[in-house]
Amino acid sequence: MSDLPIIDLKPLLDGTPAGLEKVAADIGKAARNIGFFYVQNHGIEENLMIAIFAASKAFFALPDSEKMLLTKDFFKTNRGYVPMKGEHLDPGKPSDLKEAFNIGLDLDPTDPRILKGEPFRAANQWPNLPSWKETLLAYFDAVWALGRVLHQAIATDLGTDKNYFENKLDAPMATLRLLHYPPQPARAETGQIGAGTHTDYGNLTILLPDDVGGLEVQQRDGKWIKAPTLEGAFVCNIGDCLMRWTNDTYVSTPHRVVNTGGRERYSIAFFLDPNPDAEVACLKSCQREDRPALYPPISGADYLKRKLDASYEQVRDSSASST
Ligand SMILES: O=C(O)CCC(=O)C(=O)O
Ligand SMILES: [Fe+2]
Repeated sequence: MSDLPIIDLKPLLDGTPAGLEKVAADIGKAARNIGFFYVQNHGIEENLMIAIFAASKAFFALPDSEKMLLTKDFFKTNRGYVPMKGEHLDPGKPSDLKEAFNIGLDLDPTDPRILKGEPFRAANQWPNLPSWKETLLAYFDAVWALGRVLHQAIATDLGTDKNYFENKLDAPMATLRLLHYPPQPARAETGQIGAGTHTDYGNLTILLPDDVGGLEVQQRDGKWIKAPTLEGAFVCNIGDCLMRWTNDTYVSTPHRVVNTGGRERYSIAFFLDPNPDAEVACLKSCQREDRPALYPPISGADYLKRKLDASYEQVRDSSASST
């Protein structure tokens, strides 16, 4: 059992005003307190969840030489392969014991947004695996749609129009990220874990962990609690960008992955960041005379860029000096 709230999305997906209000209140409460919640009855088919794990395992089983072909321009595009220890979520600690593969919104290489050099617009990179691309894109579309519906509940809870976020999430800098964590060796570098303590950068993360467990969440009092896998459910959490948008009404909560179970661990994360040109500015309903906006407006792209630069800086610097 988990200490995190479990939210049934059926009333929201039924599309009734009462259902929207109910789920808005549930999500709002979780988002203000712990910043994490499970969602059940989310409407995403079990077959797709099985297929995405199969695709992930097939990819990470490829030889390193093949995976390394997909690292091109990673820092510029946030797409492709990140090798083992290629990322540092907690800059004070050793790099993460994991490898990852990212895709973003799927654009044709001739898309005008790429040709114009818009930030975070790029073509995805694909490994040579049968029906792999189709599975990833089907899963991307399903969790993106879920994220948009969840934002209707979020907007409702925040006292704004239920479609407030819709035109800020219709061409987003969303990232679908496959993650693979080897079992932590008994004698790992001191302090080295699967994913170092961090908060997520975007609006909302929709995570599908496998049954190995290992996700841990830090409560406001500093105590770490486990977020065990709940079969068929996603773990959702609020990211820094939505925290900023809500004037810190919602909380983006630190979390980490510790894979001490002695097994390979796989998880599928979907980070829903806003459109690059969306203005991330304090919602009117989240400011009052005695609580004015804490942060100036910023574009979605500038905000994400700042966050990613800080996360990769150390790794980039150390790989530049060691090779
Ligand atoms: O793999 C997980 O369970 C969580 C990963 C995570 O927190 C992240 O990549 O931001
Ligand atoms: Fe995270």
